[in-house]
Amino acid sequence: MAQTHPLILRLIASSIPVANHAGKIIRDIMKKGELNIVDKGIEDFQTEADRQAQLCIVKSLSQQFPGISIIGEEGDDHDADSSSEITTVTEDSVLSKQCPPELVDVTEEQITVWVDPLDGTSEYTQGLLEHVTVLIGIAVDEKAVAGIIHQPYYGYKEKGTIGRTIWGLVGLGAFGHNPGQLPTDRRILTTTRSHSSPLVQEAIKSLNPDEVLRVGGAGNKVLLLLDSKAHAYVFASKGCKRWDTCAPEAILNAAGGWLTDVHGNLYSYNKDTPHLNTGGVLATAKKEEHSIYLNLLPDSVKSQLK
Ligand SMILES: Nc1ncnc2c1ncn2[C@@H]1O[C@H](COP(=O)(O)O)[C@@H](OP(=O)(O)O)[C@H]1O
Ligand SMILES: [Mg+2]
Ligand SMILES: [Mg+2]
Ligand SMILES: [Mg+2]
Repeated sequence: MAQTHPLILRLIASSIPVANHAGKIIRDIMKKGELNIVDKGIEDFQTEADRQAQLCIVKSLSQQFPGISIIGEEGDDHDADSSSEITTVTEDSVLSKQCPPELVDVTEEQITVWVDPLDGTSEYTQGLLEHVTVLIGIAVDEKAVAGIIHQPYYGYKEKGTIGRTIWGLVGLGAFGHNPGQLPTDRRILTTTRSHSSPLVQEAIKSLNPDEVLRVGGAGNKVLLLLDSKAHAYVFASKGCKRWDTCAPEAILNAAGGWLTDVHGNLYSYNKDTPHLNTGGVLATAKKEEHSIYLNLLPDSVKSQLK
């Protein structure tokens, strides 16, 4: 891959095959049926697939881009000698895109990659496989600018294709999703399936939805926005982390949507930032509709998410 292409495009071009390969690891481990589940906390599990997918992503990207910072959900203290393969293939179609001018001169030192090797682990362990995604988010300084969401089981119930990969770069656009028309006479929200609480419920109720899609994974919920299946993703909880939102936020932003905390503030994604999204998540398919939801959320909800 010629070094003449801007770094941000080269990093995306490498991250797409890496995410796809992580998806294959996730499918292979499920097929074998040896998940080796570790309990990290309340409703917070890690499987062999989370561990092996993260190793593949971190090893592959750090070998090709030694100067970037990479932060993964599963830490970096396990089984460094594992058999996970390194992928150095590139998705060359990305390199032919026009890099937004403000990102042409970005250096490796400015980049933090946030990795969620398997988003929707609860659903994975319960066999709800289409909820699972692989998330690779790319931040430049504080800002989420690019992302890859790979959905390894997309279409698996039909014969033929399995899996899809969506990517986006702020200032360029989003690719691989299925945008359509959202109904204008109904309000469809999406929220957590496995991490609900009275506050999560209060926030949803305050927005007066016609329908609530309770699905697993931050990536999967943002895919519902990108595919025009839901108007907003609302999660009034401190449970999500930066690796859950970096890739989804960047792709959503590239596609004309918006993701913030429940106060309307953008999260910072530089390498020294705390990992917990303590302000919750409020994301909309259309940026211009974000303030409607922000204004409807009551102070009784907002005041509990600082
Ligand atoms: N209360 C909580 N405790 C731990 N993790 C939480 C959480 N609430 C949300 N999360 C994390 O946020 C992501 C999306 O959650 P949800 O599916 O409930 O919307 C999941 O990522 P992982 O599956 O990658 O761990 C989940 O673990
Ligand atoms: Mg997890
Ligand atoms: Mg996650
Ligand atoms: Mg995860």
